[in-house]
Amino acid sequence: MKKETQIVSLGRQKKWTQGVINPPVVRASTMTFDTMEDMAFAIKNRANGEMFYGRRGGPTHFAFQSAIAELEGGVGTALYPSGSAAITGALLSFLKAGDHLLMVDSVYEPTRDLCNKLLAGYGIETTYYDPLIGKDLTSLIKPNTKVLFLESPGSITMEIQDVPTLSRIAHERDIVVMLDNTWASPINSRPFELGVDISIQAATKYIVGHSDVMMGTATANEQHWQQLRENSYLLGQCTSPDDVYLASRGLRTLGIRMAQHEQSALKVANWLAARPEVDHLRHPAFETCPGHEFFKRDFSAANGLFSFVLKEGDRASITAFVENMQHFKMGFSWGGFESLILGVFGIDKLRTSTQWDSSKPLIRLHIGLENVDDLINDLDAAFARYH
Ligand SMILES: Cc1ncc(COP(=O)(O)O)c(CNNC(=O)CNC(=O)c2ccccc2[N+](=O)[O-])c1O
Repeated sequence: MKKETQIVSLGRQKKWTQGVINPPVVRASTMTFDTMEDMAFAIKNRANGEMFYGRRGGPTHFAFQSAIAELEGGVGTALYPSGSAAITGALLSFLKAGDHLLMVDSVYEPTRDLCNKLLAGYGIETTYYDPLIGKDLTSLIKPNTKVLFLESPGSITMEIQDVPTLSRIAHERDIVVMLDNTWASPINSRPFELGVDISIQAATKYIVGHSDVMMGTATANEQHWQQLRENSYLLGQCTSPDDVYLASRGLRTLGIRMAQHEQSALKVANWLAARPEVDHLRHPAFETCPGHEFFKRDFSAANGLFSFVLKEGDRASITAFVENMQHFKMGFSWGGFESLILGVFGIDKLRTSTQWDSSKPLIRLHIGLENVDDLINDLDAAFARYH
C-alpha cells in the first residue's frame, strides 16, 4: 500500500472507531471492570491496546499510535505532550548516569539545552558531532557511549545526514540510534530502512498541520519498543484524546499538504536563488545545501521549510526584511498552513563542533498554503525594505 493510501486508511480499525470514519474522542482516567478476570485480562494486556487506565491511553490513542507506527515502519509508537517531550522521553528511556550521548551539532536548540542543562546534571555526558562527520564518528565513540542522536535535516542550517552510515557504525558497537525525523514527517522517509532504532516526530508540525496542537511521537523497532514504551510510561507521559483526535485528523491530509508545501517552496527557493542579494539556498533539494546527496538518496520529497543565506546584512536590515510582511509572520514553529519567517542570529555561538559564518545573515522560511505568487511578492517587497 502506498503512503498516500496508508494515511487515509491506517488507524481506523472498527474496534476503535465503532464504524465511524474518525476514531471518536474517548476521554478517560478510570476504566471499570465487571469481574476479577476482566481486570486480570486488562492488566496482562495493558500495553497491547486494551483498556486499562487513562495513562496508558484509550481507543483514540490506540488508533493514532497504530497509524504512526505503521507509517514510519516501526513496531510501536509512544505519544508525548510535545516534540521536545518525545525527545526527552526517548533519551531518558535509554540513558542513565555515567552514559555518554553523541548529539548532532545542528540539533534543535532546546534539545541542546536539555543535554547541557538537565542531562549533564544527571551524569550523562554529551559530545556534539559535525552533522556531516561520516566515518570519523568512530573517533568520538567511547566505551560508555549508549545513544547516537541525529536530526536530519538539522534545525535552521538544514544539513542532511548520512543516516545509514552513521547507524551502521553505531550498531557495530550496540549504540541506540535515534532520529528526529520531524522534517520528513512519516510520509517522506523510511527511518527504519535507513537503520534507525527510534524515529521521533514533533507531531506539532506537519502531522497536526494546523498550528493548534502540541504533540510528539517516538516510534521504535522490535528490539527497542518495550523499553521505550515502559520507560515513557514510568515518566508519566500521556496526551489528551482531544489533541490525539486533531492529530489523527491532520494525518489524513498530510500527503496533499506536504505536496503543496513542497511545490510552493521550490518555486520560492528558485526565485530566491536568482536574487543577487542571496549567497546560497539551504534547501535540501538544492546542491548548495550540505548533504544534498543524502536528501536525493534517502527522502522521497521535501516540504515547506528551508533556509537561505544573504551575502550581507546586519540586525537592522534583517529586521527591515522580516517585519511588516503581509503574509509571512514571525513565529516559533512550522508545519501549519500559514507561512512563517525567522531571522536567526547567534548560530556561531551555539555550535561547538562546527564553524558558522555569522557575517552572512540566515533567514528561515516556512512556505504555507497561500498562493505562491502572493508569497513571492511579499518577499520582493521585503528585499526593497532590506536595502
Ligand atoms: C526538528 C524539531 N524537533 C523538535 C521540535 C520540538 O517540538 P515541540 O515544539 O512540539 O516541542 C521542534 C520544534 N520546532 N520549533 C521551531 O523550529 C521554532 N524555532 C525555534 O525554536 C528556534 C528559534 C530561534 C533559533 C533557533 C530555533 N530552533 O529551532 O533551533 C523541531 O523543529
